[in-house]
Amino acid sequence: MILSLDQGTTSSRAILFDQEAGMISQGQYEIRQSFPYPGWVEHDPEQIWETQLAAARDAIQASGQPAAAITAIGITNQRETALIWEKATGQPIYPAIVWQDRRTAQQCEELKNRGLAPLIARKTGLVVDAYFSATKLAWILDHVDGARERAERGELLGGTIDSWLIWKLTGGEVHATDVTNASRTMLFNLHDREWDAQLMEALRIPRCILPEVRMSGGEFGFAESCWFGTEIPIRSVLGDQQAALFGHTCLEAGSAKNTYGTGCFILMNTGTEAVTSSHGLLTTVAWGMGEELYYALEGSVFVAGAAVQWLQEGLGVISAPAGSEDKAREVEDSDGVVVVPAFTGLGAPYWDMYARGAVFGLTRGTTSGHLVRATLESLAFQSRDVIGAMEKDAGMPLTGLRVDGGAVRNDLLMQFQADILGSEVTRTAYAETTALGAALLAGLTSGVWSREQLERFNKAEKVFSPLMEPEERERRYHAWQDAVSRTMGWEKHEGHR
Ligand SMILES: Nc1ncnc2c1ncn2[C@@H]1O[C@H](COP(=O)(O)OP(=O)(O)O)[C@@H](O)[C@H]1O
Ligand SMILES: O=P(O)(O)OC[C@H](O)CO
Repeated sequence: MILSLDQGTTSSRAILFDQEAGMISQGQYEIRQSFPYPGWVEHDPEQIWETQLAAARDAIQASGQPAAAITAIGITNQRETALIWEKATGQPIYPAIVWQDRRTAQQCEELKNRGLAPLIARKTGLVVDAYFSATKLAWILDHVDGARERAERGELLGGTIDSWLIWKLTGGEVHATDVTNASRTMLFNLHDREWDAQLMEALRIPRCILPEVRMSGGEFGFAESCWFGTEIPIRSVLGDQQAALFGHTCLEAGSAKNTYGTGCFILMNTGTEAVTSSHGLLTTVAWGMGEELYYALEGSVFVAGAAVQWLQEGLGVISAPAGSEDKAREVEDSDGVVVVPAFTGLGAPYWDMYARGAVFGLTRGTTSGHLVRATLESLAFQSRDVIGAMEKDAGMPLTGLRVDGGAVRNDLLMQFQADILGSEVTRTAYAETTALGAALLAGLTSGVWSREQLERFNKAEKVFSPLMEPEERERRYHAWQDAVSRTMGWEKHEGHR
């Protein structure tokens, strides 16, 4: 058996997989979200650890098998979220600052004003943004009494959630992270494959608080026997979006996955080449295996499933997200209605924080069915925007899209996604793709299965093939792009709000 620990933004999950990568049992606990001030988001590191441990114990107990039957542990986690703890006691000195937290936006503006953005982009593949870990770590060092001095004296350790879990599991033996998590900090040099001295200095992060960077499939020590009654080796660690890419077995360059949750996270494998984006996408490490690093291009859509929630909570035209499909089927098509859900601006490839949402093409005949249908279509249009940018950056066409996340249960949306992309969309039978990815990599690293075997673990539940005529596709997509261009810069105009 392989034990996968999936520490996400809203919950800690643990899943046990058998020899055929089938799920045996699972455990799950929600974690508390704290919003102390507008734009701030924090998690309690102790609660993260306790819920993760409890979830793992629940999964083992529910399996009816002894922990000794577990060959390896794989860890996957919410990325970028950062924390600092005391080396001697293991006490966190401040809550974990979550990836969504915007408190360091000003520090990021200053980095840009100092002209550091091109250097950071070249070295790390990232845009300068409060999303990433570095400014969060610096914020803790600057705002907790004495923290900077203590860090310089070597009394503190820091890192992302994976390094916290590894440190706890190994009883303080191992302070390590993997290349995927490191690549989300804004401190990791993608080309030298190590923490970058110039960036650590510019961002004021002492080297001694940072974990050692290891390959995603590798040795991360042993979970101590006090936790599960026996020692278990930790053999894979990777960020959750990368784990989903691996879980979809997008192992070849050109393969891509899209996770349709609140937002959409799209990653395309670009092989052993770190492709630099000219369209505002991020370059990130997909995983490190053996001696090799594999890279991905990543783009996010801010508002995806959240637009469906808006239909329910804001407009009241559906009573639950699942009802959006039936509602949309009440009409034959969107009848020229285009919804641009730029509620918080637009991400890749537009990057316009002043854009705001709009509905176009309303007529006297427009019904709530048309609005719902057009809103669902906006998830697919936005995904095509990102995927189109990826194809241009990577210089290779998409070889099919694998999908997961809450909204993929919507057949109408999936069919429209295939139609508007002009390529197949594959929904896999197994919903927990993230946990599966960490398990597959742990199993691969510990010799449970081979690279060739992995492919067969990812069974397609349904493949959506494009049915739309190419001319129609381009006409519809053109209308979408036209609509987007009309939403841009809205908030900048005086008197518009
Ligand atoms: N049948 C559906 N059709 C469209 N959207 C859906 C459907 N079911 C769920 N969603 C959307 O999916 C999102 C939840 O997916 P999930 O993967 O759990 O998200 P997250 O991990 O971001 O919390 C919600 O925003 C919801 O509106
Ligand atoms: O925990 P999730 O699934 O919301 O994913 C969070 C991402 O890793 C943030 O970059």
